[in-house]
Amino acid sequence: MIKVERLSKRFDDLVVLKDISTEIKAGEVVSIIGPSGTGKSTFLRCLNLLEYPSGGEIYIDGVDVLDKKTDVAKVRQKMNMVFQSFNLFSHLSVLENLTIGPVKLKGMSKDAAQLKAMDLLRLVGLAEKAGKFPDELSGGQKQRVAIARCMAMDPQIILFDEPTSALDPTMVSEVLSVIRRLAREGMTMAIVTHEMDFARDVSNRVLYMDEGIIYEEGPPEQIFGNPQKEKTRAFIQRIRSYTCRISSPDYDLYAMNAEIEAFCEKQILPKNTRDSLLLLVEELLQIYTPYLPEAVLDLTVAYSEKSARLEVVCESSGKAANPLESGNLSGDDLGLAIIKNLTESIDYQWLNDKNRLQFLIKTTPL
Ligand SMILES: Nc1ncnc2c1ncn2[C@@H]1O[C@H](COP(=O)(O)OP(=O)(O)OP(=O)(O)O)[C@@H](O)[C@H]1O
Repeated sequence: MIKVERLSKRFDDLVVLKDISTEIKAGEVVSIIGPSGTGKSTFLRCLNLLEYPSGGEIYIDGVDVLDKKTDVAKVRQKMNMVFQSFNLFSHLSVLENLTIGPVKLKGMSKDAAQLKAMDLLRLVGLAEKAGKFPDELSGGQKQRVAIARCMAMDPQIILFDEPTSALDPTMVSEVLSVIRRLAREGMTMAIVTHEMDFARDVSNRVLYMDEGIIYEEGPPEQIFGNPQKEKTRAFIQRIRSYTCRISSPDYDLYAMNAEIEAFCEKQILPKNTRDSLLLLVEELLQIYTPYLPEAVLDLTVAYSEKSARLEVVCESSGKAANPLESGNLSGDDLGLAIIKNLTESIDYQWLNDKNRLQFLIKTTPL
């Protein structure tokens, strides 16, 4: 239904979409997720030419939308968009908001348009609000009217641009329920959303966008349950991390500790967990310091908000050997015992020419 090839978009010097290729088939519900500012809305807006792409191709039902000879207005009628900010006409009643498009743009009679509008208002549970004006409705009701208005144009696909972002949290579910219903009825939809549980339930396919590309795409079970790429995993697990590079034995331990403490504070980690983390880092640094004139250590503290897992990852250059099993440790069995006591698991890997040790910290009270 929609095929996109090598789509790119820049705003002056800012390259927002780099190289997007994907397809949305009839009947599919595709969610587009990813960090803020990675071009999700821009991608959606390029699909219906609210933004004109800088490069690449878009085909709708085989028609090259960017071809100069294509009747863009006709192609656009195949899709309709629901915006974050509803975009209802405030001077028109709810019913008129639904009838104006079909009457003015599709030549439908007023009576037929009204009958259809009432059916659609029933579908979204708002038939009794037909005579009201948008300002008399709640945010959730306005968005449901916007969805009904969108349906009034008989689109073959609906593009949703963060349909619940502007809503009070109590009103999110009424809007998501309407979208779920459309999905069950087989409507083709592309949805930019920050509602992860919703994206997992409603989609056939999820596109994870990061830095202007589709970084990973797949069925929701893969993207949410078993993401194949590190950045996707970090986003899904809401992993926050702090990394510091230590390349000399004269590193500033106090500054580093202060930064780790600030990180813990930001993640609102309990005091025992924070104390365990600081003690673990201290013990690890004792182990790594003898290597430091030659090796470089990248120490990362990563916290998953979703699973409440706190990890320390040490990646060091040098020859392949587990730093916990090397000669420098002999005589420091106590240090190793403390490390084992603070952690639930320790994994060693030789990865990308680095010695990688991963420590999962016990988060239960000690
Ligand atoms: N019309 C525009 N002119 C200039 N820059 C723009 C324009 N529209 C978007 N941008 C920039 O493009 C980048 C991507 O914006 P976009 O809204 O597509 O991201 P997003 O992934 O949808 O983010 P969010 O999840 O926060 O809505 C941002 O840096 C934004 O400031």
